[in-house]
Amino acid sequence: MASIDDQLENLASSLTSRLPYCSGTLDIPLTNFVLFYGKEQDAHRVDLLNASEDELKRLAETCDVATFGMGQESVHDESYRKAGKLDVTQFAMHFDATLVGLAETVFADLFDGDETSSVRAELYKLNVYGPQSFFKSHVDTPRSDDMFGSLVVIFPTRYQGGALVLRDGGEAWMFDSAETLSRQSEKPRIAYVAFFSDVQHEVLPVQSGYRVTLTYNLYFADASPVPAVPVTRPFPQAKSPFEVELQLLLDDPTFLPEGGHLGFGLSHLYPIHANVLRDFGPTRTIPLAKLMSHLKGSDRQLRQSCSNLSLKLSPRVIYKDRSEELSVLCDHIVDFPSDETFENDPFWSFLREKEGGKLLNTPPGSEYSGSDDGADVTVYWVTRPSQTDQADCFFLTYGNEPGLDYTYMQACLIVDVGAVGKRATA
Ligand SMILES: O=C(O)CCC(=O)C(=O)O
Ligand SMILES: [Fe+2]
Repeated sequence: MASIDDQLENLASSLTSRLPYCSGTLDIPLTNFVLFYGKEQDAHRVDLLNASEDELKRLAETCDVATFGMGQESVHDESYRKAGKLDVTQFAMHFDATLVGLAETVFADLFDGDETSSVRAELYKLNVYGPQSFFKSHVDTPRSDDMFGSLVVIFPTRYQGGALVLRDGGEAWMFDSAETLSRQSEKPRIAYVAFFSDVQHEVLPVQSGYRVTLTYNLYFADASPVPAVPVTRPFPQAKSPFEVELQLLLDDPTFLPEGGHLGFGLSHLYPIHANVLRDFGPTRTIPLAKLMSHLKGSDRQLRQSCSNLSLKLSPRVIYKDRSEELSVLCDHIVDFPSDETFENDPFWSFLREKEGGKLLNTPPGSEYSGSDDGADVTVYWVTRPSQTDQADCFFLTYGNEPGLDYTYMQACLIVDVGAVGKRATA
């Protein structure tokens, strides 16, 4: 008979990590390569399909230096980012990622053809990476809790280098647009890459020439009944390996015979409005509720499988009391009072008594088989969540712009499994 640890490990390995990005090339009409740009009265026109070195140099010289965000500040530091930028008021193109169907295509690709929501692409900047330009590793700053990703469109100007490297969960991928665009093609094309914004990425130095890009922020929008542009969707998989594995466990009478709770650390980070910390009202459960419709990658796969198997899935935040090595599970983001509160009353007991938190008997990171003494809930961790506590629940990293009102939150998902014979909980 397999032990619970073996069963959980098997389940964890079936939760395949999904690509956090998609890339490719797209034919677009000739008129879509023309860029108009300038500041004040002075305007220029350049065809990015046949642009000369001089034309691109002039474009690069018109650009402002691109800054990046460090916490709340906008920083210009050429050891971190060397590139030029134009704001949307300083250029115009007929090219539109939504009109050519690109926004829908990357959405279908990133979300496996999920039709429960759709995408809104917002043009953000034009960037020019001239010789020796680059952008070191960063995550993109969330601009709202609906934002899930970024789309970069790269025009076929002459350049070498400037590949985009993405890193997630110990893996790395490279999209070399210069190499992709230099391959023979009958029709003029652009290259594109779209990725979840919380994925670390960097632009390697451009060796020669000018790499010209448009960047878009990608947001969840309500699903439209009829797509504006017909797109080919990848065929959705009937059943994921994870769902098959979970179904097998549910059918196994030795697996949690009395029922129980399975815990999953999220594989992505999700934006949250920073103001939520100051809000003492019941709205503090909203960010976690919203999270459920904004899941990405394998987190979304988990939601799909639980829905198919009628298992209740709930988003939770884990707070760790470092001094006592205890963890508490909360159904909302906690707005902590000043430190004095914890002088008499330990942190974990404040969460439990005042915030309705549940004391965990198995802090994530320890063995599954803890004792139940005094704990409110036992969670069997399938994938370990990152540990969160008062100090580092919210964090800011190097972003592509200063942190506005949004930051990334860390959370976990708890699946309720019923006893043998009545496994369904939803
Ligand atoms: O140009 C690219 O490929 C990525 C640019 C980027 O990461 C950004 O503008 O935030
Ligand atoms: Fe970025």
